[in-house]
Amino acid sequence: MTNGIFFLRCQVIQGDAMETEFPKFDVCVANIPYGISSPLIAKLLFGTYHFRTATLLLQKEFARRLVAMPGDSEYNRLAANVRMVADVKLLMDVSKRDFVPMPRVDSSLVEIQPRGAPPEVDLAEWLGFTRECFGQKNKTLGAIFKQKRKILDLLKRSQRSERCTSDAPGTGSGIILGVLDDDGNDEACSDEDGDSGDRAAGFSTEEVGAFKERIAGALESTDLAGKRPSKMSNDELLYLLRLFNERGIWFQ
Ligand SMILES: C[S@@+](CC[C@H](N)C(=O)[O-])C[C@H]1O[C@@H](n2cnc3c(N)ncnc32)[C@H](O)[C@@H]1O
Repeated sequence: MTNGIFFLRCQVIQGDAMETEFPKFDVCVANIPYGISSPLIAKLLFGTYHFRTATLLLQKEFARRLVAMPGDSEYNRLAANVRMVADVKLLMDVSKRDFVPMPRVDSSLVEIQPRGAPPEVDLAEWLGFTRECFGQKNKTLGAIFKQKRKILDLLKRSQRSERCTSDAPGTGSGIILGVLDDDGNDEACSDEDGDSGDRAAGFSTEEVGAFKERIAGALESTDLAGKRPSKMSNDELLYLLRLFNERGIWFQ
């Protein structure tokens, strides 16, 4: 700094933020287009970058979902996944009236600080698990994991995972970009396919029954079956994921 003038080493890169490889950085400060909030945060947090802090201006409602805690009505998959790897803080709201021309939405400034140590979980597995849990976040875990279609889908994935145990878990940004998309509504998932559904999926009724027992066993071994994902801490979810994995139930 000299006489009030300071010099920044600055490199201007013109490009799509989602397509462009960022150079090494320590601090990110950005007024981003709100349409890429979710994939950009995924790129920053689940890609290959190592940075100290990111301060982002986000749409107010998105920011509220990002900082939500278990039990809050806005708590969701985005918040759970981001909290697995970072601390998130709401710094301030910024009214749309503070901009010229005035946009349609209010904004909030949020600070995201990645944790130093990587989480003690395979991220691809965690992300697959939270997708299942938060797709129906207000149902009990017991109800979510009793659904026939879900059981068949998990059986398929678990068999594939067992076949591919030598593969490195995929946590590169390529597979990660869609992972923070918010949970949907509590979609209905019917239980109606009978034995013919098992056979159509390539499994015998006995195979499906045994796998269903394994899932139920994991849930019954804790008091978590009656809990709803929207009210669960990451520690509780992680505990359940480990129980599932120990029983050969895989989510990626
Ligand atoms: C919210 S405005 C912020 C503009 C500027 N940073 C400012 O503070 O006045 C977001 C800007 O990002 C640009 N943009 C939109 N999509 C983008 C993308 N995928 N990659 C990079 N920039 C993008 C828009 O054209 C717009 O100029």
